[in-house]
Amino acid sequence: MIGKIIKSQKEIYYVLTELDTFMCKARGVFRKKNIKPLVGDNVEFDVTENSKGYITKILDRKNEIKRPNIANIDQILYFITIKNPSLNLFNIDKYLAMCEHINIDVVIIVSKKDLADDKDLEFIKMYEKIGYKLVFIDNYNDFPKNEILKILDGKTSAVSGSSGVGKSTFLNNLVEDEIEIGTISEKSKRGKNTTRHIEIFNLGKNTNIFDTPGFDSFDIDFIDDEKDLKYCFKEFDNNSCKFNNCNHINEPKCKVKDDLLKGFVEKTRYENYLLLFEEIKKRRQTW
Ligand SMILES: Nc1nc2c(ncn2[C@@H]2O[C@H](COP(=O)(O)OP(=O)(O)OP(=O)(O)O)[C@@H](O)[C@H]2O)c(=O)[nH]1
Ligand SMILES: [Zn+2]
Repeated sequence: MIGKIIKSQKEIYYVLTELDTFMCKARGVFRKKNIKPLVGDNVEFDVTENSKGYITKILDRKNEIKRPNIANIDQILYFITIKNPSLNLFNIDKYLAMCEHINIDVVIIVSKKDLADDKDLEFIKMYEKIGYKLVFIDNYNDFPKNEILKILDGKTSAVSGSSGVGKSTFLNNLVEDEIEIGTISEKSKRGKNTTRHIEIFNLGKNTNIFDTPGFDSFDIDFIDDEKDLKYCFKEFDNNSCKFNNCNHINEPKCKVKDDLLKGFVEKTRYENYLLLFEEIKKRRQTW
C-alpha cells in the first residue's frame, strides 16, 4: 500500500491512506543505509495485521527541511509577531533566506495583530512589496479562516515560527483536534516548547498541514557559501552591477547599494544581509 507519514513518535510512523491510518515500523534496511523516514514522506508499506505494518520504501522526496526534519513541503506558513514575542527582523530575514535557498514558498502570517500598533503593521508590509504574501491574523477576534483555507487548498504546508507566536491556537482554529496550548510564561519556566512532536493534519483531499515545534533561531547550515546569499534576497537586482559577481558590499557601481539609497531596498533588509553574509563566511572559514 501507499500512504503518507503524518506523525512519528518513538520509531512508530503513522501512515495515512484513503482507508485508514496505519501504525508502521521501518524495516531494518533503512537503519543500515542510515535513512530515516520523515513526516511528510510518501511511503510504500506492507500491512501485517489490523492497522499495522512495515514501511518498505520511501518514495522520492520533493524537498527536505533539516530542523524540523520534514519532507515534501509545498509552502511554509511562517508566523511572526510584532509584540509578545517581539519582532526580530534578523531572524525573519534569515528564515526567509533559507526558504529561498531551498526553494520553498513562504506565506508570512503576522499573528497577534491585536497587540500591534498600526505603525508597526504598516512597516511590516514592506515584505509584501518584496513579494511575499502576508496575512494578518488575530486568533481570537479576527481569524480569516476562508482566506487561510484558500491558501492551504491542495497543498502540503508547514507551520513554523518562534515559540509563543500563536501557531497552536491557529491550528486549533483550523482543525477540530485538540492541540495543546501553553502560555509563554509557563513555557519559559519549563524552558521548552509545548509542541513536542511533528504531526500533519489532513484538511481534505491533498490538503495537509504540518505542526512543527517552535524554535527561536537556528544556524545557517544550509548556505555553505556566502556568495550564494545574494540570490536569497528576492528584491536584490543581481544582474545590473558593474561586476557581475558583485556581492553588493564594497564594490563600486553597485545596483543594490543604489537601490538602497533610493529606498527600493529596505535598510533593515540590507543590514541583515551584511550580518548574514559575515556569519556564513565565518562559519566557512572555521571549518
Ligand atoms: N493577543 C493574542 N494572543 C494570542 C493570539 N494567538 C495566540 N495567543 C496567545 O499566545 C500564547 C501562545 O500561543 P500558542 O498558540 O501556544 O503559540 P505556539 O506558537 O503554538 O507556541 P509553541 O507551541 O511554543 O511553538 C497563548 O497564551 C495564546 O493564548 C492572538 O492572535 N492574539
Ligand atoms: Zn552589487
